[in-house]
Amino acid sequence: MNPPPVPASTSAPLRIGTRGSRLARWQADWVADRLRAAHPGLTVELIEIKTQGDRDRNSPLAAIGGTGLFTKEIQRAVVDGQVDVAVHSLKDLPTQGPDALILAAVPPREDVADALIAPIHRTLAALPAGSRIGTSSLRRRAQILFVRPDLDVTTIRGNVETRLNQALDQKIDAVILAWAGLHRLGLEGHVTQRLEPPDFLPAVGQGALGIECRRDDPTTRGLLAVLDDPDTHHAVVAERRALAELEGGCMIPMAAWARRTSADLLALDAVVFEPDGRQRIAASLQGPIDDPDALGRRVAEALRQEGAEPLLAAFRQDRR
Ligand SMILES: NCc1[nH]cc(CCC(=O)O)c1CC(=O)O
Repeated sequence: MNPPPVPASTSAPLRIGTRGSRLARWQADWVADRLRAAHPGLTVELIEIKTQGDRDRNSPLAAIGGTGLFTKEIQRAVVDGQVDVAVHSLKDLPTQGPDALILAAVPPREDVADALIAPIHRTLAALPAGSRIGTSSLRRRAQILFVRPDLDVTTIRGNVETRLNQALDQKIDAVILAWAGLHRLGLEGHVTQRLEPPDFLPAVGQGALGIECRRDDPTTRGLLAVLDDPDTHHAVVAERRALAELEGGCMIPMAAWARRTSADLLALDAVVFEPDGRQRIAASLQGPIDDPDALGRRVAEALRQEGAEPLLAAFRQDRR
């Protein structure tokens, strides 16, 4: 006798909106697999959505209008009801989003480190003066120039594989990428030096995923709740609050790293940089784990007291 057919799920499929890059699809697949495992019988579909950042592959990120390039269209699809869920790299998700959406889950964070791929010279210290090192991140640029003002930091764009290949094909001496993305794609074997905190600080949200749905969609919120890791969620709320307090709607070179340091304490280190790396302003504080928003505000305030505002204002003028 044949086994009885698997009963068709009575509920509608859960639709996840994702970018089409290999990293984005990997992340959305990871979320889909975990949702299927946690909710047997649930049908989960991936729906690919093109973003401005995918269409315009040549302009430097800061020049084509800053934040939200990789996320806006996907958020719109959730608001409009074309999909139920958005999966983003949290690093790419602007601190201010549509009111209709909620950050429903933040899964456990990957390693927050950055990674240098310098096939010939291997390390930042070993790169000869004038070596070309590719990144489109203002934060990475500033941190490299802070320790190696003699390097030639050049803008490169494209997905993780494209940028990695620039170094592997020796079109450029080195590139810097997030360890997390390389690891997810199984490409971490190419890394020649890890650049990690406290010496090299990650971007706000680096290594974490942000999973959004509509605020008024309790069914989806309930399904997504199993994916949330409270420690990671608290950490990224603190980092994102500090950024939100200082950015004023444009991209600023800022790094931040929050993590739980004891049963009830969260620590947050944050730094803002001058784009050429000549100056940096840092603040480190701890606060109660259950009020990450307050910790983020205090760290932003501490950065202001240390003189972050004129540095950022000068930077903002530079961009115009
Ligand atoms: N916009 C690029 C982006 N967004 C998220 C990641 C990597 C994964 C992560 O940091 O969570 C990357 C690539 C990179 O910075 O190398």
